[in-house]
Amino acid sequence: MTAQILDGTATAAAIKAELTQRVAALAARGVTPGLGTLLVGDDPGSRWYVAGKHRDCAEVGIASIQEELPGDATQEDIEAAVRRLNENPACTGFIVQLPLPRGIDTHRVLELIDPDKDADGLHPTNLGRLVLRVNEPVTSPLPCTPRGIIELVERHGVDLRGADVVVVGRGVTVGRSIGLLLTRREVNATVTLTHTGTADLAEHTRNADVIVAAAGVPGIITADLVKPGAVVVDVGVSRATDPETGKSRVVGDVDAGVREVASWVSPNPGGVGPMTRAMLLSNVVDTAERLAAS
Ligand SMILES: Nc1nc(=O)c2c([nH]1)NC[C@@H]1CN(c3ccc(C(=O)N[C@@H](CCC(=O)O)C(=O)O)cc3)C=[N+]21
Repeated sequence: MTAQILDGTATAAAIKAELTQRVAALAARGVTPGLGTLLVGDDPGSRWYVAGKHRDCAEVGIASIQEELPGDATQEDIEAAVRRLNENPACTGFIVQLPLPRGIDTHRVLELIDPDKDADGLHPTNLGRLVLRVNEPVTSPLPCTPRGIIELVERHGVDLRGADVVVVGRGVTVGRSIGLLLTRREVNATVTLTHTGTADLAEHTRNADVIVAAAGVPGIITADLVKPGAVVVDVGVSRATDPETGKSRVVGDVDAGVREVASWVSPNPGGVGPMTRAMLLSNVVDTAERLAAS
């Protein structure tokens, strides 16, 4: 048996089509959602990612507000730019592109973001709301990658309710935060968070209905770690040089052999990445809708 593919590119396109309609409905009420980005320095990779986010916005009708600062910007310069985005009424949600240059206190910058404009959903206030309001409807921005993973799986008809989920990797953007969503009453998954200090990784993953591989270790999830019929989501992003072409390419955490045992596998690229971007747009539209309703 070969696993079916959790197609992130197609699912993100479907979500963008839905968002286009919601943006049009907001426009009819005189509201235009706007995504702000703050890019510091001229790292080509970061510049490329930010450009991609603005292309996504243009596709669904979200306005773009771009702030750029040179690589030698001070803590004060960066904080002033965040305040400008907080105060700009055209900006209904924004992100500070990470990483920030060395020597900048990233936590201080991120904590300055207005939590109601936090398009990444990673502001301490919003993570705190998820912890404290576990049985209440969500009315705050959600972390994009965890939300994207859940949408990707559920939109392929896979039911996560009651599932045993093993998360590999304790990074803030995925490992630490996805359990906050999966253990809400409407999903009711049981979540195990594994990390580099886990004594026996295979013992956990072999019992999992769903594996979320977010370790950033190429190929760490091999077929012998996967229960037959399990769902495997590949979140890890490493770069490697292709020996044949000599070009740099994305390598995930999931070994190709897993496709012979799993029921569903997300490709990488083409899986979680496009979903993360779609959820960033969703957060901006959600926020604009809340604003329009208030
Ligand atoms: N404040 C902030 N928020 C972020 O969300 C954020 C950030 N900073 N800094 C950098 C990382 C990286 N990130 C990606 C999102 C989507 C793809 C993506 O769509 N990738 C494509 C292909 C990419 C390729 O082939 O290189 C895919 O997976 O199919 C990649 C990377 C968001 N980040």
